[in-house]
Amino acid sequence: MAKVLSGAGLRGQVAGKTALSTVGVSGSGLTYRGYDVKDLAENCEFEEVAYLILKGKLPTQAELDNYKALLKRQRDLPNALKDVLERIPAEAHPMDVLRTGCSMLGNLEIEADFSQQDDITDRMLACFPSIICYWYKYSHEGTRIDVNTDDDSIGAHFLHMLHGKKPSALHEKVMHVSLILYAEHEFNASTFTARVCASTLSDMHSCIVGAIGSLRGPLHGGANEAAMDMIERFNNPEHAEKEMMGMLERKEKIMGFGHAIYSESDPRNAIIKQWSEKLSEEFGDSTLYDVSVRCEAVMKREKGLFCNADFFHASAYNFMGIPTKLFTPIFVMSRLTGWAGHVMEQRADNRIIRPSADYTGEDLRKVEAIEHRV
Ligand SMILES: CC(=O)SCCNC(=O)CCNC(=O)[C@H](O)C(C)(C)COP(=O)(O)OP(=O)(O)OC[C@H]1O[C@@H](n2cnc3c(N)ncnc32)[C@H](O)[C@@H]1OP(=O)(O)O
Ligand SMILES: O=C([O-])CC(=O)C(=O)O
Repeated sequence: MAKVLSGAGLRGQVAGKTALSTVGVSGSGLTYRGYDVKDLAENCEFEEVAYLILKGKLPTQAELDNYKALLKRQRDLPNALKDVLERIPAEAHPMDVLRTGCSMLGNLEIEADFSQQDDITDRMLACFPSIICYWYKYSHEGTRIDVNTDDDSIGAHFLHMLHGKKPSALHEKVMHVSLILYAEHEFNASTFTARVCASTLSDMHSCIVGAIGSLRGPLHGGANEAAMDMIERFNNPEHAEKEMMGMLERKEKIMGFGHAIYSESDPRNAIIKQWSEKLSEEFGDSTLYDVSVRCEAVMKREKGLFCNADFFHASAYNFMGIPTKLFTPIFVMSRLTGWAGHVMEQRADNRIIRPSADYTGEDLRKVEAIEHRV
């Protein structure tokens, strides 16, 4: 049964056009430029999907090799940006660090005109993992890491900087899958933020800074961190069930469940769930996975709600040794492709986005002299 898309939150209202993705269209679930996300996650690397979203087609082998080489060359950070990152305290949230990092980059490498939008986007794609890890390692361990790794992919580059060694083939593969799943999702809140900003003819960095701010919230990308905070409190599936029943009784919102558009399932969940299970086997302790499976069953039984893309990402990232507060920044590393793709689309056929509001305030009245006001 399709979800009724009406009411508050602009639900169900068409706010523009896109050729980038379809969400919740029956029979396909989620497609990027006509390709099923499942097909892409099974058969592609993240860089192929980034190319698809940003350049409009899947690359040939030669195009992919060139694209990866181009991204690899741009991993380094300007010293002025490193200086700024070194001043941000360890207690800061990495999403705020990324927001600041992106903004600083926009001061140092300005998008002077829209003909530069492809280069500007590729540069951000190449260096966002460096921004996250440079700050994380400096603020938490006092080390200035070399952000020029020779890793083949963005996911491996990120894990290498984080853990100080090259990731296993399994971990690199899961990063490809994860980044593909998070890459694009039509007019979600953060993408819409980017498009609104783009519609004023602002620069690419400003659009991405705004989108990072929107993604940060726990009702959107921040849900993967909130889900992790919850599941790590549960010792085993029985404990999880008992605690969840209490949360539901208290009418608490359970992060990682439900969706604004999907009615029965989020097609990304089955894919990341399967990889989380594989990682749990390699990890040698499946508690977090088993707890997650029980949470899924309880929510289905009690509320008819399903896991969205974020829920099993929590256990998957944890099994790869990724600190919880870096979960949503990984989402940014990926969704940057969708955001930039939408900014480019908006620019190509633009009218400033400016909806109207139903006024609920006072009728017209006169300003009272200050001595008569109460
Ligand atoms: C990658 C992503 O951004 S995916 C989304 C990540 N966000 C989360 O996981 C946060 C938790 N989920 C939610 O808050 C919501 O499901 C959203 C924000 C994703 C969608 O919001 P909406 O479209 O407004 O939800 P929807 O209309 O389906 O809600 C229907 C009912 O289910 C309830 N509900 C929805 N999700 C949840 C949840 N996770 N836990 C408990 N109850 C829920 C709502 O409170 C609502 O109940 P009500 O009618 O009594 O108020
Ligand atoms: O579409 C949405 O509302 C949220 C979402 O799943 C995403 O952005 O990936």
